[in-house]
Amino acid sequence: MGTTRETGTVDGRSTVGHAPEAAAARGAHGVEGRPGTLGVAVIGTGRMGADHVRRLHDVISGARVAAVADLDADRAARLARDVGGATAYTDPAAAMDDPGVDAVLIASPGPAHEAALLDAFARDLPVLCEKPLTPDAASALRVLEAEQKLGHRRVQVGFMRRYDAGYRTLKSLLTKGTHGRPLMLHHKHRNADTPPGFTNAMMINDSVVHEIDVTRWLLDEEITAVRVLRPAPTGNAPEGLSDPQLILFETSAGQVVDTELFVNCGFGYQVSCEAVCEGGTARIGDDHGVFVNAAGQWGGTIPPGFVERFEDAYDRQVQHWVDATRRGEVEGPSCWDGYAAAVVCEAGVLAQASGERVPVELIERPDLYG
Ligand SMILES: NC(=O)c1ccc[n+]([C@@H]2O[C@H](COP(=O)([O-])OP(=O)(O)OC[C@H]3O[C@@H](n4cnc5c(N)ncnc54)[C@H](O)[C@@H]3O)[C@@H](O)[C@H]2O)c1
Ligand SMILES: O[C@H]1[C@H](O)[C@@H](O)[C@H](O)[C@@H](O)[C@H]1O
Repeated sequence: MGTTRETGTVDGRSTVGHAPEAAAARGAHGVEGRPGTLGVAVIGTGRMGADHVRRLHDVISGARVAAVADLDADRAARLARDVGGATAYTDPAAAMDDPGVDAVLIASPGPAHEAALLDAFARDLPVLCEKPLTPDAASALRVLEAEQKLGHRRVQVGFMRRYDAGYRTLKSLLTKGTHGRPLMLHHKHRNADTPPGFTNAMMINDSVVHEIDVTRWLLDEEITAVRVLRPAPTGNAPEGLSDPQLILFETSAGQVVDTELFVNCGFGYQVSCEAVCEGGTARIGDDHGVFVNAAGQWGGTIPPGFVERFEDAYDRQVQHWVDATRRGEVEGPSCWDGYAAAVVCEAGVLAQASGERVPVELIERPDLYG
């Protein structure tokens, strides 16, 4: 894997080696039999992509950033220079064809994920794809079908809350049935503010998609219907954004789940979840950081954003992906989880507009995701 490459250059070429045979020739099928570190191409170098590049470079063992790609050539080149040893591209497919690349981390915006996933499938490269898998049900289904055509799983979806210590403890309590059968979940999801261009559809596709995934994972049930209530918006939200919202899910086991989504709360980043069970309740997410008692003061701190709140979860998620990939395996949230979340999101966007209860209909779960 120790290929000599120019550092910090931008290369938008469609280079040779696009075909799966090229990947096979360089041994990239799950990197079985390939010693050394995993060479990763990071696609999209904005907020999340840059954070993953730093993580791969400074925190994760067994991997290195071999290539970065961004439509913004300067941004990609700067980041490649910062980490050293990585080549910058403007074309994601060209980055995947970089001879040092064994695997792909997709951190471009949701609407760009389908194209990047299909490019990675064409090269049979393992992928960690940031949530959402794709922003709508039809494109998620196309990705699901394309992965099935490969005949093996290639994708771990970046539903990182599954790697958060609090959520893992809650999952373990629910799986063991420590407090009896779960009846309801109460989620809170508050962001200080939203980036420019954040839409009502993104309230569901970009934000609530996390609650959709952890609900399915914690309860081990599918979501069967969605309703959305929209209180009078905060004056802090951009014009036209319906913020906050209350989203209600029903599950296949008859549980009811509510999410308070408030993405311009102004004061910081808060994500919590309370499970109400037959014999007790359990809540996580209230105590991030230091708890201080001092003169005239009692209480904890609120993290500014997701990078701080979920830092450990992102680290564990990426390390898990790297470790599994180096063993030639694919684990973690699958394309099926990404597809199911996309279908619920689509129902959520419809429910948001209509104010009606919208049923969720999934295809039958394919054997590959048994
Ligand atoms: N798991 C989490 O908590 C979390 C947090 C934030 C973002 N995300 C996800 O990460 C992804 C990126 O979000 P972000 O906040 O970093 O966005 P961003 O807008 O900050 O960055 C996106 C970057 O991708 C680049 N880009 C756009 N289209 C591209 C394409 N076709 N090919 C290559 N690059 C392209 C843009 O130039 C930009 O630099 C999204 O899927 C988002 O939902 C996840
Ligand atoms: O893209 C971000 C990210 O996924 C965060 O984890 C979530 O809290 C935000 O609401 C969302 O906009």
